[in-house]
Amino acid sequence: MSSRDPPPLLPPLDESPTDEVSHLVHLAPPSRRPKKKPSELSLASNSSRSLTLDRDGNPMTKVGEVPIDLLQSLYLSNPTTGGTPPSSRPTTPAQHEQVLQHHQSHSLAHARSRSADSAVSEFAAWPRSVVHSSRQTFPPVKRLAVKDRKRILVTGGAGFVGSHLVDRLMCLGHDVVVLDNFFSGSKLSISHWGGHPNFELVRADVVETFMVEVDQIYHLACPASPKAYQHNAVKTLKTNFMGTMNMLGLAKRVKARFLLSSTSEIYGSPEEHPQKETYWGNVNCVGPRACYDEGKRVAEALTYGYHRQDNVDVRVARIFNCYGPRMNSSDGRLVSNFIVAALRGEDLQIYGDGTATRSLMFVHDLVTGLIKLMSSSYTDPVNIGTEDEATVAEWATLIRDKVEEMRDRGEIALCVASDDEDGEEEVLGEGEGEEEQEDKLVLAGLERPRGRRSEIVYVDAVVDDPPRRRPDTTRAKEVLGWKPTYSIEAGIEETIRYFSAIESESASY
Ligand SMILES: O=C(O)[C@H]1O[C@H](OP(=O)(O)OP(=O)(O)OC[C@H]2O[C@@H](n3ccc(=O)[nH]c3=O)[C@H](O)[C@@H]2O)[C@H](O)[C@@H](O)[C@@H]1O
Repeated sequence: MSSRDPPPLLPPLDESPTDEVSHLVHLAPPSRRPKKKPSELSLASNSSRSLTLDRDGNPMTKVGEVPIDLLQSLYLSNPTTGGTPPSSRPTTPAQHEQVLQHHQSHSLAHARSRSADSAVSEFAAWPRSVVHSSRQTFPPVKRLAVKDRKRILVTGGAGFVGSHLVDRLMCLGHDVVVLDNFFSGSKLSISHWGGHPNFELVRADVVETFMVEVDQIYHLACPASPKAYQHNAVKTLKTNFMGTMNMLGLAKRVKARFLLSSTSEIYGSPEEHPQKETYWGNVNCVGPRACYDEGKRVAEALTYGYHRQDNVDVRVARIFNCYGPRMNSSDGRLVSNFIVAALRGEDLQIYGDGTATRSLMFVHDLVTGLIKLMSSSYTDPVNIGTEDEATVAEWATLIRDKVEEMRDRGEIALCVASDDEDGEEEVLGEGEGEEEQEDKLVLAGLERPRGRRSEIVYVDAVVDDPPRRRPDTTRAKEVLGWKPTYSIEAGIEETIRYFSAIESESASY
């Protein structure tokens, strides 16, 4: 294992792109916001949240039809992440009341007063109505006419992508049934919908048959991180074959439209670059990744078998590397591993020489693409991804630098050291010398040197790691009118904020 900094593959800021690989990864120069004193930081405070800018540099107010503030409040306000909308964690009764009002549902079952000045009020503007449940704190959902309201099954709905899809479908006013076995998903990701009249959660495994009357099935169930899907290769294969067959059988029986979440991994180690949907792939069918790659390939084959033979109405999304809040800190993927390591001041480990490329996409863009595909009449496979291709070494540098930049701006806490006598969390931060910080860490019983600069180190390569990956997204643009909207900076910053909140929260226990 060697320890050295990666070659400077990122082009200097503001310089025009020159080569094929690093042409799209540009970070805006650090903003000149005033630094916050450590005492002003709260764990997952949204008060320091910056505007979310799209790829043209314009502030985003909605994702799909849903207010961006509302979506963000579903993960940065989650009790497990310690934050609360609209600003910081409430400490006084008045603040508690404000937070309660923010979350009170506008649905038929949950009355609340209107707040005139937020995007949420426009989204959920209908009169007070009867309260049928003691639960008072649902996020607002749109009221749809019965003819527009769909009954939708989301398999894997408690997973990383699934939970964001469920949020969007719920906010849009649909009836959602989540089926999950919680192998890699988490109840906490969707707990904010528990008890809502439009929402049902079923603990079940797609390898068993399951019956429900629905109009649409989003079939996402399957561990997605290489570490998770290789953990039990046979189960991954069963999930992809038997699970997909069961859900297609259900779609056939209840005449539901069926969407398969497939993957760029079906292209394997691609000989065509970028990858078009017409490319047949180059997969090692006996390697350690085969359980997932071949599993998804057979899932696609099944999907088109049911389509041709039984007229099942199908959609296939080939998803390219997606990241965002609610990724599991320990699931082993590039973005989560690098962010968590940088926040902890640990080394970022690159498997191999760092020249493999990936094109990363923020999860909200993916969800928009999935919903557009489901709503379209297009039945052939569609790549959903960005063309933001960079090497793993470049992503590591970018993520580490971004974590440091956000810390310098006072947007994320350096570390939670201890609770003082009146129960207030104390945050280590700028202005404190390294020694002072180390002392506090020792006092707090935290052995990790969380304030130190992370190194980027190189370790052994993993077997069959695809050397490059970039989607050709012409089809998504043409048939769905879809293109990614999140800038790299906005997506990475939001994900860092999320993991920072998670880390702070776990350090405070
Ligand atoms: O999204 C996709 O298209 C597919 O590919 C990913 O698989 P992979 O690209 O290997 O994802 P990561 O585990 O995030 O790895 C990306 C690259 O970073 C490298 N990496 C990852 C983590 C790390 O700590 N260090 C490191 O160098 C990997 O070796 C690989 O070259 C996902 O895990 C799949 O679920 C998904 O279907």
